[in-house]
Amino acid sequence: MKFGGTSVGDAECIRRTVDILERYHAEGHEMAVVVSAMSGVTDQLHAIAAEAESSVEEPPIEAFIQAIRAKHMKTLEAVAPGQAAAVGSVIDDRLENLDHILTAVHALHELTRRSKDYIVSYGERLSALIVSAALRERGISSSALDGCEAGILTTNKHGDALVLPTSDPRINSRILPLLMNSVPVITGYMGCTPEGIVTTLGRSGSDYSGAIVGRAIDADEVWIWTDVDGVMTSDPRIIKNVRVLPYVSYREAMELSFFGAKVLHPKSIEPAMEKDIIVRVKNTFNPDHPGTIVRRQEHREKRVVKAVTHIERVALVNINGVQMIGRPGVAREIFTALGDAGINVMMISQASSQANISLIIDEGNLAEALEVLAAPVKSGIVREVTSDRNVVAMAVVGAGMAGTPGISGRIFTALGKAGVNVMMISQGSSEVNVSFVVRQDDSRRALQLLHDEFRLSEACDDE
Ligand SMILES: Nc1ncnc2c1ncn2[C@@H]1O[C@H](COP(=O)(O)OP(=O)(O)O)[C@@H](O)[C@H]1O
Ligand SMILES: N[C@@H](CC(=O)OP(=O)(O)O)C(=O)O
Repeated sequence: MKFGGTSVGDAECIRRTVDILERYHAEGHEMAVVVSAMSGVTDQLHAIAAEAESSVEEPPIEAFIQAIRAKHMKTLEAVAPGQAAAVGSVIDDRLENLDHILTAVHALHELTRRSKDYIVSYGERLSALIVSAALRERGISSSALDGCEAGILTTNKHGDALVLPTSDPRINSRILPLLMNSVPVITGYMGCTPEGIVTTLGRSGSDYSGAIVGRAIDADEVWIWTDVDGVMTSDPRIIKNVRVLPYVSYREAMELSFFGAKVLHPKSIEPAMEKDIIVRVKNTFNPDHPGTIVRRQEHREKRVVKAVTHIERVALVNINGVQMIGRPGVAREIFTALGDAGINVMMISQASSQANISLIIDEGNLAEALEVLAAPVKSGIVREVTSDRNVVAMAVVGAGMAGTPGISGRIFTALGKAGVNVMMISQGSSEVNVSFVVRQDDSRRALQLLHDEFRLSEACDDE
């Protein structure tokens, strides 16, 4: 069971989380728990690390440590008063360490990717201690383990590390024996390299940790506890009449999460899929709601389209030039340049004339992308590279779309009628999604429009 930041956000939330664990423990289930940092803490750690590096003045490290200490101690005292002294002193030791590291970052004015990972992993290292103490307070034996202690080994790609397959037997041998008579609480989001250097798995990476632990211990199911009732037909923060999807397939879940459904991390599906483990998305604040079941089987609704999602903070890159026509190796040159720079390409589309290739990348990578793409311009293969930041990528997702004619027609007719200009279109041959790019100003309207067009707020008879 993985509990997200909102599920451990304060004492009241942790009580609910522990209520849930107590209930399933009493029913005789064996559970390993993965927790995120208390909500907001990871962002604060990122911010103070950046400030420690760049600030010319004395950065507010002491004030930060005091604030983070107060938040965690107050929560600890509320959920595990009997252990406030013992666990509080572990928290103090960890914070003293964090203080030293932040001070060193400031002294050197240097924040390496390695030190940043070490710093931002503290959110989970503190929250896991508290959740574990709260379980013990209820009489359930529990210990807190960090990702490294749990056996999670990763690549050394700091900030976005991948878990190594060699982790599985390690996690299995460390966690499985604990399940018989306790409920271990493992920090999400972090692991370490085989050399023992702390890494993080990318923002929102605790879902990935949860799935990895589930795969390693051969769990029957992986439950992702969050603050909404399940995977919804669209982003509930934007679309008012969203509906919870009772079933989505692994493939659909991957597309949805990749295209912005924040409720699941894209990397969290594959580990479960490899062992056919069911993933359930459930609401900590409404635990009796059945939530969403994610499984291999495609559940084809009559209506075909299941969800519409969007991803912000992306940039459109257009690579133009007639010199590209009929010339082998142009795509290789472009993608090698981007790949070597570590730039992830989210969407690709090429005009049949071959005179244009359009890409969608993370907005944060745009400056570097333009820099590396200057080489093919210089060598004359490409005439010009233009870019646009004011765009949003969107996707219409549903396994039933495969082989069903007319879906694209409906999407683009609806958008066209409403005067929404489509700047780029892409569809993979799996036909599980149609993705496209619109102007930022049009994106919310477009999302609602498509949600209405496919009547996603209405339950399907075959659900
Ligand atoms: N299609 C979707 N279905 C459900 N939630 C979504 C979807 N798209 C975006 N979200 C957002 O994802 C949030 C849950 O993700 P996150 O904030 O990372 O939670 P946690 O802290 O539990 O990991 C929800 O509160 C919801 O606003
Ligand atoms: N705390 C980490 C990892 C995480 O998964 O958080 P959440 O479960 O709250 O999305 C982050 O903020 O990125």
